[in-house]
Amino acid sequence: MSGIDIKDQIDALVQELKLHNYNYYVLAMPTISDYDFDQKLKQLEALEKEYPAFLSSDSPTQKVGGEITKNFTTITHKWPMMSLGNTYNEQDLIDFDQRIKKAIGDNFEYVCELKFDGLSMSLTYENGKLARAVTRGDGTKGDDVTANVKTIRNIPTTISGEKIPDYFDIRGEVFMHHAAFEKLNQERIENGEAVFANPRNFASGTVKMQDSAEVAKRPLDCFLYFLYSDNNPFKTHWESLQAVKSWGFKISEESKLCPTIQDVLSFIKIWDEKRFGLSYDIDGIVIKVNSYAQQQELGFTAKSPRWAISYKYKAQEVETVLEKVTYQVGRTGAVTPVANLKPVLLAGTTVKRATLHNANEIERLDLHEGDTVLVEKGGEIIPKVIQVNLDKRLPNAQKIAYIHDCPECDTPLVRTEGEAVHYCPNDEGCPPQIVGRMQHFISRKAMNIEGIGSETVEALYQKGLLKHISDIYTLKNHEEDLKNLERFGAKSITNLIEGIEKSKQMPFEKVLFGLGIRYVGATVALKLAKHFKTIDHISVANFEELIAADEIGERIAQSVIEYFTNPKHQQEIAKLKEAGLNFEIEEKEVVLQSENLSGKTFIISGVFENYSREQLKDIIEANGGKILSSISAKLNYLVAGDNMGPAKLEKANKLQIPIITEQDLLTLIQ
Ligand SMILES: NC(=O)c1ccc[n+]([C@@H]2O[C@H](COP(=O)([O-])OP(=O)(O)OC[C@H]3O[C@@H](n4cnc5c(N)ncnc54)[C@H](O)[C@@H]3O)[C@@H](O)[C@H]2O)c1
Ligand SMILES: [Zn+2]
Repeated sequence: MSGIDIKDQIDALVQELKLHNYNYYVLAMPTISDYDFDQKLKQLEALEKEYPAFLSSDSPTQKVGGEITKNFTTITHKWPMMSLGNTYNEQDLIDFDQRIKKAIGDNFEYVCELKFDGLSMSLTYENGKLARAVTRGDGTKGDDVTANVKTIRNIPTTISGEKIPDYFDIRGEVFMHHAAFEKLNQERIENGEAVFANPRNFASGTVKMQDSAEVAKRPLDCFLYFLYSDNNPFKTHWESLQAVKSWGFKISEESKLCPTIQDVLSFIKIWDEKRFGLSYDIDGIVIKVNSYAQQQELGFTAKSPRWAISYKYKAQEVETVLEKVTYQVGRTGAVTPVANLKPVLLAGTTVKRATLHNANEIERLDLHEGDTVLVEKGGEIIPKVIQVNLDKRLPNAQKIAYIHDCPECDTPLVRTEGEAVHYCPNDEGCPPQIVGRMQHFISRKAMNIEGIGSETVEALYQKGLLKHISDIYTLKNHEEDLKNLERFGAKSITNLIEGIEKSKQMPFEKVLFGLGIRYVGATVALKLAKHFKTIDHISVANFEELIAADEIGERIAQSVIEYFTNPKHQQEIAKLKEAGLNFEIEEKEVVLQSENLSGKTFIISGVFENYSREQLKDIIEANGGKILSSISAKLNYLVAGDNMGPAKLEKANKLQIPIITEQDLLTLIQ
């Protein structure tokens, strides 16, 4: 091959890998597997080694793949956040061990740790207090996500114990447990929102959100695994792990001291099986030389330490045959295709079904009838179809055509231009929608009605006793019919009727969420309720008025308008009003404490140290001030906490509006 050919080949690989890095780190939507990515990276590394003249300093082999964003303050890491060399085979580990022995002799130990599959985080503590939390970013600089990280329960904001350096960084992995992932993703499907492909993407997307109150609702966790300090009081990594645990940090209990590479290999073998029993994802094992002095001797390459390496497990994949595609209809009418597979054993369980998400996914896979497909199981309970084995495609196999009509009620499906999901529009007559809507209404996050469960709703629907949400409130007139229900005794009936009565006390925002308006999740319902105060105001609001409310976008606004223009929905609301449900937000009566802020207007934004936004609002109103809904020239003060959206800040600066802290506000009212 000529030099020009080699250079072209290297350039092409560099460009391709940069694109994959962007897809993976910035968009959180990789288009190739980690294994294939790592193989390409190794190929590039080998070429650059052989032809060093073509190695450029911004090659993906020389740099960490992530980026910083414009949404957060940029912080330079005191100690760069590096990557780890990786391998998928044992021989490379034996070679790694040989290299280390050559450099530092035989007298050393390894620490083996699980390689948590989340996103790395650097926490800085000053005088025992969490000062900053910063993402890895490009390795040199990262995003300041302190406010979001403070919502993670297992990360202490103050620590105490022995030998705590005045200033140190501690690094770890932020991740989401499977159970939380499944639950939140399910809620997203039901609200018609895009789903996350895996817990890692969900965790990474969450940490980078602008609204910390939203972050707080998505349970994240964190294992810590590196301590950095100018005056590190410990001699080994292992010792530091035990110490940080005593200071209040969460470390993994699965880490192990391994004197030889043979011990390392058996640790890897054990966890190859055992990892499927964990409540979170790992993608491999990290092997670190224990002694700090020896770590220093070994040093670093441009991108990673020479004293550590990761062994990565290949994703668990298996081939099987697609038997048929079936379709599920959810409560909002969203139709989800499901691949029914020839049962096959994968990662310890028998897999029969896999999600296909939507029509785009079927198109992406170019799925044909009877195809042999590759199925992968990550941490999720429901596995995914990764690709089709084209060599095994049957001759004359028909392409899978997405259904035109609802599998439950035969109504032609609709799909809005540009949207991924098909819907069944027959919300009044499609059984899973009718039942799903009522099940949603009674659910814990909505009206939380005790004494009635999902199965009871289904049974009452079958008996013709429930069809609309409002029918729930007339059940008390049907005691005789209720008695005829199987396994439904007098006690159950009393509980049910009491539970229903009690639900009339639920606040307006829960009722609004319970109605199941598409895209109106619990948070959106609360924002709408606060902004418009009553259902009557919401139902007559036009598009401009809706999008003027905090966090209400065009898609939500459109959906709210569609909902309220339907006369059937209006009738339903009238009945629920008659039943005595809350359709107005309960305004706390403002007891004026002073007139110090009278005539002054405020907007509160961000996350605060001492008060919640709600409390600050009460303080302002109690002193005669008024809260505005958006920044305009009329605004007197912007009360800003951590992590305020950059757009707001820019607008306030442009209009030269004074930006004050919570302390400034307290001074104003004294
Ligand atoms: N599929 C794609 O398109 C694509 C694109 C880019 C990157 N990737 C994947 O990401 C990898 C590169 O990511 P990377 O640079 O973060 O490397 P890495 O994920 O292979 O290893 C480094 C990271 O491991 C994490 N880690 C977890 N547990 C740890 C522990 N106990 N101790 C130390 N670190 C621990 C840390 O976050 C650290 O930053 C690639 O190898 C590839 O598999 C895939
Ligand atoms: Zn239908």
